[in-house]
Amino acid sequence: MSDTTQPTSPVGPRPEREVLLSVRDVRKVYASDAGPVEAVRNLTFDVARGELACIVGPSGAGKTTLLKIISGLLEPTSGEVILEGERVTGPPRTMAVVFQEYGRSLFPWLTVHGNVELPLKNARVPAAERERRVAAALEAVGLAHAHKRYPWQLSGGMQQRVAIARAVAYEPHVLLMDEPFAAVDAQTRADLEDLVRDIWQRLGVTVLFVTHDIDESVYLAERVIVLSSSPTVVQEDVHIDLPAQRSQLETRSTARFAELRHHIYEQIQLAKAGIVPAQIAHGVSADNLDTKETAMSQSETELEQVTP
Ligand SMILES: Nc1ncnc2c1ncn2[C@@H]1O[C@H](COP(=O)(O)OP(=O)(O)OP(=O)(O)O)[C@@H](O)[C@H]1O
Repeated sequence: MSDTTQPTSPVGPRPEREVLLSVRDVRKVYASDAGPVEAVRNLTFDVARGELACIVGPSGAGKTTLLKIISGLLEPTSGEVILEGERVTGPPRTMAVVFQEYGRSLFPWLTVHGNVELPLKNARVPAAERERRVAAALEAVGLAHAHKRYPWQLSGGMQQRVAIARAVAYEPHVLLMDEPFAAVDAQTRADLEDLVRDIWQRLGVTVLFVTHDIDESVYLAERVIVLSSSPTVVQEDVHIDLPAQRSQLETRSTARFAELRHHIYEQIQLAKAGIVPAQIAHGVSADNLDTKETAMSQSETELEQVTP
């Protein structure tokens, strides 16, 4: 196995930082016509205040299920989510979510300004304060000039900027992002990644970002939480020790970036092969060992194909 990462803490942020969000023994079993489906087996991790953490995992790993539980839209079968000391039982006031489908998350009959302002009106923020926050958020995402336009007059990337501005203007303590850039082109995606890091660094908001894209997770995060295949546990918790100042061209061409993406790629291959951490740590049966070795060699092969 690659030995390229620093040892990582078992599950959790570095000890000196205050915990903002705790996911504790979360399990989710869906009822279905074919019988119960255990989507999430046991997820436990903490996110520190001000941290930018990415969640990656194989398709169907339960990322969306996890985000719905964290955002209070879905009740876990057992376990709990604690945000700033309070158990989450519904959508928390101090949380904002940005989804992939920006087209459906904006109201077409409201202008850009109106869309960003709406949650503030709902929260009864006074008019002058609303104006200040909307202007600052639109400025932050580079859309001050477009405040009178309607969503359908904007490109996909611009619409997603509006969704980000709306979340930022709300001044959440935690910002959840569910594959927010999956539907935009590569150049726009790179710009939006830099925008998220910029906003995160300037505002100090805690960001939990779900992505399918390993490179995106390494570029964005301070930490990447790798989920196993469903029924899901935390496969690995990887500290991303890249410099805080990142640039698309330079950071992505460093040796450390390549090592980290390689390591996470391997972990996802192991997850797909059903090799979970306890088996890795405590020895595996001969059968599983075969699977593990197969997974590793497959991972190496596929890496050769994906590495530029
Ligand atoms: N309402 C449901 N009823 C039954 N099973 C479900 C339901 N929702 C999700 N599942 C199952 O739970 C597992 C996790 O699904 P989930 O959508 O959370 O994964 P995901 O990691 O977000 O997937 P993807 O990466 O493909 O978007 C899958 O096996 C899925 O089939």
